[in-house]
Amino acid sequence: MIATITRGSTQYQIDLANPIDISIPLVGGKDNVNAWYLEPPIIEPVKTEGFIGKVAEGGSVNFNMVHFNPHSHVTHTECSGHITREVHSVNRHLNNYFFWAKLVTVAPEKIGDDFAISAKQLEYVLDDKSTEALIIRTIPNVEAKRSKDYSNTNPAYLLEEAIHFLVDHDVKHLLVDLPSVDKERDGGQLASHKAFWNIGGEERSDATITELIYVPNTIEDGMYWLNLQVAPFENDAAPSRPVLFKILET
Ligand SMILES: N[C@@H](CC(=O)c1ccccc1NC=O)C(=O)O
Repeated sequence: MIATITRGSTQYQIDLANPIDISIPLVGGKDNVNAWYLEPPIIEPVKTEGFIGKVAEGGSVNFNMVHFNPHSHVTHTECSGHITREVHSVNRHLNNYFFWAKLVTVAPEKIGDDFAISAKQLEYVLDDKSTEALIIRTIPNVEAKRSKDYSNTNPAYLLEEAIHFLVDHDVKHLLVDLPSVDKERDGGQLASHKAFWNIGGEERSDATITELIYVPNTIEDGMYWLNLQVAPFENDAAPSRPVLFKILET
């Protein structure tokens, strides 16, 4: 199922039948990805007087409650509402769903006790071309990222200067396989989040950050067509499923 996308005078082709899902799904229990010191998510059948929402236990339907936090337990996309006094819903602010995206692989640098991505590293991988969406896969890239509990592990993050570099290059949608673009314990500064949304200046309210993605090693760095949508939650963040389509050689 080949689709043609026209950009300026150039035509690109993608195969809609070959989507590359780079989300981490939510599965109830302790093997789920986790961050921010929360208990694992729970998926459990509704039980009321004379009813159980589980067919295997005699119920007429499977009818589960799902207890989770989008920032901790699943690939999620967030808008500036994550850090502003005003309520902003990602479901309203993300209202385009297709973007040109560049996938890059970066090994965060050791900076003191931390690992972080610098502006220089992004300069190196982004070259001169701007891209609406940037997907950062960090090294080491292990399958265990899909079930890791990041709480108290001081995960890698992006330096504020790296975010300034992205904003200068008009990157509107940033996707990372980390739990945050900021340091786990930064005293509430959130410097990279603030820089990305230009808090205090002209807010970049259509910009989004997607965290906790997982890009398998079999997917090559390069340009992709990205479909990014959130589950329709009116909240600062919502579960999302970024899907890539390879640009076919023509
Ligand atoms: N680093 C912040 C905490 C933080 O960033 C955070 C806390 C809970 C849920 C999400 C968070 N950041 C997500 O990007 C702090 O130390 O206060």
